[in-house]
Amino acid sequence: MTLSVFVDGAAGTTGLEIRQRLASRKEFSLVVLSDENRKDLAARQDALNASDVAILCLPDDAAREAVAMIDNQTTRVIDASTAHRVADGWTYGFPELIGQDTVANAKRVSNPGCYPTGFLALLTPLLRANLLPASWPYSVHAISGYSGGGNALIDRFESDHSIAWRGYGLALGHKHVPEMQQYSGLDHAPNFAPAVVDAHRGMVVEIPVPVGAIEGAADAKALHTVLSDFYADAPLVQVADFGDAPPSELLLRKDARPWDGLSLHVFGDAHNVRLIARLDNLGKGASGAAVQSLNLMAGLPEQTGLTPSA
Ligand SMILES: NC(=O)C1=CN([C@@H]2O[C@H](COP(=O)(O)OP(=O)(O)OC[C@H]3O[C@@H](n4cnc5c(N)ncnc54)[C@H](OP(=O)(O)O)[C@@H]3O)[C@@H](O)[C@H]2O)C=CC1
Ligand SMILES: CC(=O)N[C@@H](CCC(=O)OP(=O)(O)O)C(=O)O
Repeated sequence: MTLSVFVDGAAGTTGLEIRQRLASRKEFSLVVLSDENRKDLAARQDALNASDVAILCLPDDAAREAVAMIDNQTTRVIDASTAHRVADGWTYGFPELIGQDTVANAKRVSNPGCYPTGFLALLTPLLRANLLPASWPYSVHAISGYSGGGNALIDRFESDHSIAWRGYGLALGHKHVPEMQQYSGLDHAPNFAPAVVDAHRGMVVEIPVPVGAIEGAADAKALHTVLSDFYADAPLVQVADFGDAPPSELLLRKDARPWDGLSLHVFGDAHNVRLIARLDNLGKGASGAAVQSLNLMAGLPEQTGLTPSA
């Protein structure tokens, strides 16, 4: 059976990448509105209610509006925005952490934020295994390609080449902090320091942990072992080897190809640990994750049709 999939916001950065990923998929029939109609409420309402699955690639308010316009019991939703990530009645679309079956059976799925994808992938298994305490005041540093800010930030970086680095979230309270805290189970909100660099796509998320100063915390090798075991059967997550000597550098390349995987790294010893996640903000951080959830909701293997590893 072919599922009809309506992409609301199909002309935006995330929507376009979802369209690319679905264009050759025979299991789905893709529905997008014409440029003329794409913001027309009646046209959107019809398309939303006629689809088996609606993928919302919209600003938060427009995503809430879309959900409110669904007046039938059958349309299922994947929302790429922040609007429903910690909302009651929504399933957090992170199959590796929440469970494949939970996502497969969900009617309302919220796609994880790009930064939380790296943060939660690193920290949640370690907290669940009690190798790190939930009570520690963690901090997280991250950089994103400018496509993470959608069309507005793309236009800004592509018209002003003098910006090499843009730190932001300086008032704290970034919109991703609630989901980071909720799905890791931390006692305190993490101190989140995001920045944008002059690359179109790509993301690095780092959690430095002074394990030697934390009572009950495990050393780097033990953390690595637990992460490797946790993701052993996850087709989209790779845990890099914990070698005798770490590589001299990790690079984010400006010409990186689209990538829907997530690679996790553990460096350090019994005193200090650097937990690092690398991903594509438009891949596992947005459109790739939406397609991963769509696959599961359609009863297909989660990695079907996703772009290959970088
Ligand atoms: N870019 C990324 O890496 C990630 C983005 N997201 C989230 O995905 C969502 C989309 O982001 P992104 O694609 O980057 O943003 P863009 O700004 O690139 O695209 C948003 C699209 O939605 C359209 N739109 C705005 N309001 C309405 C409306 N009322 N009805 C119909 N269409 C509307 C916009 O049209 P117009 O431009 O004409 O206003 C635009 O085409 C956001 O919630 C974002 O936070 C999530 C993870 C990562
Ligand atoms: C570089 C940049 O601006 N990134 C965006 C987050 C992108 C993302 O994940 O957006 P959603 O939370 O809507 O999913 C930001 O920090 O607001």
